[in-house]
Amino acid sequence: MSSPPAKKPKLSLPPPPATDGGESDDDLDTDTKLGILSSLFSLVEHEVLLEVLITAEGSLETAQKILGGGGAMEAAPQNSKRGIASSSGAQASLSSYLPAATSSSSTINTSNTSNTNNTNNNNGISSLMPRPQKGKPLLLFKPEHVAALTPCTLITGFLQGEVANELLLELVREAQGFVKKGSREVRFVLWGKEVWSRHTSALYVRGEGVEGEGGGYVEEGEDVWYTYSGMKEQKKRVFTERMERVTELVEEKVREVISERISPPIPLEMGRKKYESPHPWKTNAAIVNCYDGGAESVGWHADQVTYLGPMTTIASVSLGVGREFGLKRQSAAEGEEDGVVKVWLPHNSLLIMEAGTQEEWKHCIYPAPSVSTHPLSGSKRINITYRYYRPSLAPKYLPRCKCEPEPLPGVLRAVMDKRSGNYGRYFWSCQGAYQGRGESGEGCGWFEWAEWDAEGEVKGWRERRKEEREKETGWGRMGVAKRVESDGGEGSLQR
Ligand SMILES: O=C(O)CCC(=O)C(=O)O
Ligand SMILES: [Fe+2]
Repeated sequence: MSSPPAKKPKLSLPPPPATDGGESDDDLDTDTKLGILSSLFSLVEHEVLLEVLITAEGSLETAQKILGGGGAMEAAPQNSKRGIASSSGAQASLSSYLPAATSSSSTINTSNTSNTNNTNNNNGISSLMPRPQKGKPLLLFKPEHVAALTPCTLITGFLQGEVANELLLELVREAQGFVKKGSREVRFVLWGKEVWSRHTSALYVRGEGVEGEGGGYVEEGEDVWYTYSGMKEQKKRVFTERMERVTELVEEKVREVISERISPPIPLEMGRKKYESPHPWKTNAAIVNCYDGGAESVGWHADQVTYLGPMTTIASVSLGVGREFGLKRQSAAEGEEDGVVKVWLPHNSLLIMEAGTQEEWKHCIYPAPSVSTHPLSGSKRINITYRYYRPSLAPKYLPRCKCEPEPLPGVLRAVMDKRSGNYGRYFWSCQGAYQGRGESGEGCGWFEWAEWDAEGEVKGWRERRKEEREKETGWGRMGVAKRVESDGGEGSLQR
């Protein structure tokens, strides 16, 4: 269901005020200032501009700085003027997928614990840090503010304008087929609580696919349906060629961000060094989300780390209508808006949720009272979250609970209570508890500390894989003399 596009404020614009300190903007009234901002940032909702103006204490100059100088917020057609784009269908070199000059990005994370209003921190942040207001989430637009206050990195103007536009158009077309069993609503149950996701989404796998697909698959006639996060069911979709080319750029950028990070986004004692993969970041699957209008949103949640592993990094590309992405610590009380941060995700931006974000924070896409219309996608926003499903964490290799008659693969979580001596330790529990199953809503109540091998993979997975293969080939059961390899090895889909 899409809400009507926001009316653009009527403009009769005075000349923009001088921003070199020559002329003050004190004598302009708020409507005029909003009109000026609106003409400069035509795709940003009126409410957002107002919020920025308030944060900037009425200063047009500061508001413009917060909004990032215009380029990042603007419609894709403006961006597409930069550089040479490939015409649709024509193969372009990877570099032609990136904007001529990389726009705003801050690839260095500072400690996210300081919420100060410093004007110049060790990151060289010279723009004003937005001030938290009591009871109101802080809205961030600038990559350096996101880097300083959250465990994420924001890169705006990520792709060359025309590439972003083409990908947006392709995925809007793809998303027409996302309707799930006649419903446009997806329900997650997390720890007994319902999270309604009023948007449509689909899981895409890269190339050959992922061992276990993060949730296993079932075949129904010609169709192969995948589940992920243990709850959703989707038909198999494979990265399109265009997605594949963009994915290579995403991987390159994520590796750069990870290597340039100075201080970890989460405390070291939580074991980032211990658990984070020593291999360069890569992705083998993505969830493509489509939000049509401001009413479509996704509630507070953290992405399940069961199949991705501890300290996973997730990269998220946003296209089309800009929306607010919420971030709050897991420990924040329900309904408590203090300490909640909103990040504005404009068209053609890349948000990297770094190691620890899924363990220590929750995220959401806020519903919006209205959205500005995007010239190409109307009221729609497309989001692609790139993940790496670890072959060692395929459901069939996971420790199992004690549920009768069929024990189920466990759910992986971390102890997040800092007062606990086990802070940062991972454990397995029954997925029935995660989904609120059983009389008590706790499943079978099974709990086990997670143990890891020297390579940082879940202990015993190779043995379990061997057993699984033996079962599949009949080697162990039937005492067949010759072992038949059942699949193409790690990372490939077992059929
Ligand atoms: O749409 C977004 O930016 C976030 C989507 C998300 O949280 C998810 O797919 O898990
Ligand atoms: Fe998520």
